[in-house]
Amino acid sequence: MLKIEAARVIVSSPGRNFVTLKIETKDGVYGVGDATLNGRELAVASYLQDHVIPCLIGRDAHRIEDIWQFLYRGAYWRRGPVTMSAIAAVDMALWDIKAKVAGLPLYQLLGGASRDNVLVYCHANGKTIEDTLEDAVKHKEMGYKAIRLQAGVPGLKSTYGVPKGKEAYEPADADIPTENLWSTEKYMRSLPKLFEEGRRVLGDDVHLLHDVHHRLTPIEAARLGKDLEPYRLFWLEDTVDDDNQENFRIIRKHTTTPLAIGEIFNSIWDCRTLIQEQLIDYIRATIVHAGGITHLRQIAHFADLFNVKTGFHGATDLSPITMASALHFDMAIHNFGIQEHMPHSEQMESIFKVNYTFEDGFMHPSETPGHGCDIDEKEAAKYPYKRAYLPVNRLEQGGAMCNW
Ligand SMILES: O=C(O)C(=O)C[C@H](O)[C@H](O)CO
Ligand SMILES: [Mg+2]
Repeated sequence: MLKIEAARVIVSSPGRNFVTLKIETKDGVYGVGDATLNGRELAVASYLQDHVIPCLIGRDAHRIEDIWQFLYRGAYWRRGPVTMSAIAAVDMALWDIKAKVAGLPLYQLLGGASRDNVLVYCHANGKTIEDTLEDAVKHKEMGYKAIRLQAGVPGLKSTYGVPKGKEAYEPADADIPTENLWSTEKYMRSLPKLFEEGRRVLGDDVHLLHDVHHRLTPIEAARLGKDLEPYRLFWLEDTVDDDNQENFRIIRKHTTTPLAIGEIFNSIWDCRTLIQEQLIDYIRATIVHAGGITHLRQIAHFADLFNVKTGFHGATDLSPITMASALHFDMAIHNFGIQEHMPHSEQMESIFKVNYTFEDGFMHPSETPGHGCDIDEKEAAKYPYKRAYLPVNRLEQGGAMCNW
């Protein structure tokens, strides 16, 4: 028995908010897990502090599955981003502890390496097609083999994925949500031009991706997928609302553009139909928001049966602890597809010490025991929590709320 002696929540804001759980055992071995839910951070911090930690003290840290089931079934109220992020943080920390005790990098405990390294995609953004492709060329020269292209839409002041200033893309940017205006027509007209130019400038040997951020109706998504077919995208992400999985039956009938979705999923039940009916090609559910390694493993294994690959979310609002854990997971599972990579800032990495590496378009997790990411609590204390929201969107014509 490896008794859990203490656990605490650390909230820190080195440029953006992160919530971290640290679990300490009687033997002095500790583990850390990410519990960050962008824009709703303190809800998860309280869920952990007030409702989970009291139940953890005295339990055997080795009983990962049992603790997962205890927190999931035992709460009576299941699923949802707050609950599943809290469970994920516990799960990540416990896997970290188990791997440290075993003296092995985490991927060894997950079955060992299924590949040599992890293919990642980066972000190229710009206000115009020209700016975006200039950024993409820079990333290609850095060695990236897969690039997500997001450009401003002519006639719209701002849009998802495009930085406002010179800083890197930063979505949670205001004390009260900023309001943007959206026009599907303008977007649908401009996007194929970005990819036509993208293929011309970047050539055929680079994978191209795009994120629609849930803004279309199924039939609009079907048409966009068709319009983009000549440019052979690696994937088209989050075309429509994820609430209704059946939306995808319509899209799938009309286009062969590969589809990815799932960064806001919390459970296998959010994607069961999508996977089982082979309505998608990539599942993007992540360790931090989908119940940790224990639950995501179930999703990945289920997806493997239906030829659906993984493509985990990896934006910077997921802490380096999630990134480290995801890289171990990506190394081990058979049906890995691609991993999103948005590098964290130096300031963030002064708090979260990482050991993973990037080289020539691929990443590799660390070989140190555990998941290989630690938190410097003294540094973390220097950056107090600062409320920050994601923007919201309204339709340009009529002003009704729509998805951001
Ligand atoms: O990285 C992506 O694909 C995203 O869509 C980023 C999200 O907007 C972001 O993580 C929201 O918190
Ligand atoms: Mg996305």
